[in-house]
Amino acid sequence: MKILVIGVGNMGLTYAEGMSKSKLLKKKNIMVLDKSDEKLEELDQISYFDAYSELDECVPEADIIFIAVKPFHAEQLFEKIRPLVIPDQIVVSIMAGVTVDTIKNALSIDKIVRAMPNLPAKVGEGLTSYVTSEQVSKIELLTIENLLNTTGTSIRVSNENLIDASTGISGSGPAYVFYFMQSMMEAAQQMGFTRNESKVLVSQTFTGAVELFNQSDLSPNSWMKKVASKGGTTQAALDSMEDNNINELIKEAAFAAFNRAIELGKEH
Ligand SMILES: NC(=O)C1=CN([C@@H]2O[C@H](COP(=O)(O)OP(=O)(O)OC[C@H]3O[C@@H](n4cnc5c(N)ncnc54)[C@H](O)[C@@H]3O)[C@@H](O)[C@H]2O)C=CC1
Ligand SMILES: O=C(O)[C@@H]1CCC=N1
Repeated sequence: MKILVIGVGNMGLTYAEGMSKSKLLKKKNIMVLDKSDEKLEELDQISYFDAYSELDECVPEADIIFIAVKPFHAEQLFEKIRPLVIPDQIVVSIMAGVTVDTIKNALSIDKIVRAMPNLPAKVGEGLTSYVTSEQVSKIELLTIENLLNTTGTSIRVSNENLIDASTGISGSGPAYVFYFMQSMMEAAQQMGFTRNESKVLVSQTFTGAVELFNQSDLSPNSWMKKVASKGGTTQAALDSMEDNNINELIKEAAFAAFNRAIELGKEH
């Protein structure tokens, strides 16, 4: 089995690296292609990929083609690969918003997987949600799932609306966590800690809280109550968040990402 990854930026490279560790693939069975010369030079240093700059040299060789370019580059790329793809190939797109039907129509092939990963895939802690067209067989589905799981875990969802929804939660979500971390680090520094001390304080607080959450069945609300003593410091912070409607604002932000994913689908 041969895999081709087109667009070897943040996510494309992460997938190529993750899949290179998969037992499903023999060495040198991952081809990567990017249009940036700088990127190709970097890729040439990585011995376990074959790097390409010309689509006609690698697209026909692939069994599975991962597309990891930005959504606004999709149309241009589709035009170029349409004459090169064959009906048996499976296309896995991780582009935000770009729908299965758009890909089917643009490439005239039927076996499409639309996936939404997230950046922690870089450290094997990613979450990928995915949906497939009905032409993808059960065995092919299993192969795809195994490949996606090389970067973390995956969930198969029943419709594309849930891919757009997971874009708003898990796809963009790491940025919300970093936003919160940034604010807490800024507060720590304003209170007198150095940047490094702030980093340790905040990072370990996140790691510890997530670990507690993962090791129990308790909801975040229940854990909040365990931290907050009546009339104490945590309650003062939580009251301030409530007064400022932070809960609603976070939900509004997640919906903004969800809606933007839907919009992107209409644009491309
Ligand atoms: N960064 C993230 O956290 C996530 C990104 N995504 C999706 O992944 C896709 C890629 O995002 P990033 O990796 O962040 O972008 P990126 O900008 O890091 O990488 C895109 C790569 O595609 C290459 N490229 C553009 N047009 C090309 C073409 N016609 N042929 C070959 N290569 C081409 C660029 O040179 C670049 O190296 C996007 O569609 C995004 O929606 C999905 C989930 C999370
Ligand atoms: O911001 C974006 O559009 C992409 C999709 C999810 C994360 N990054």
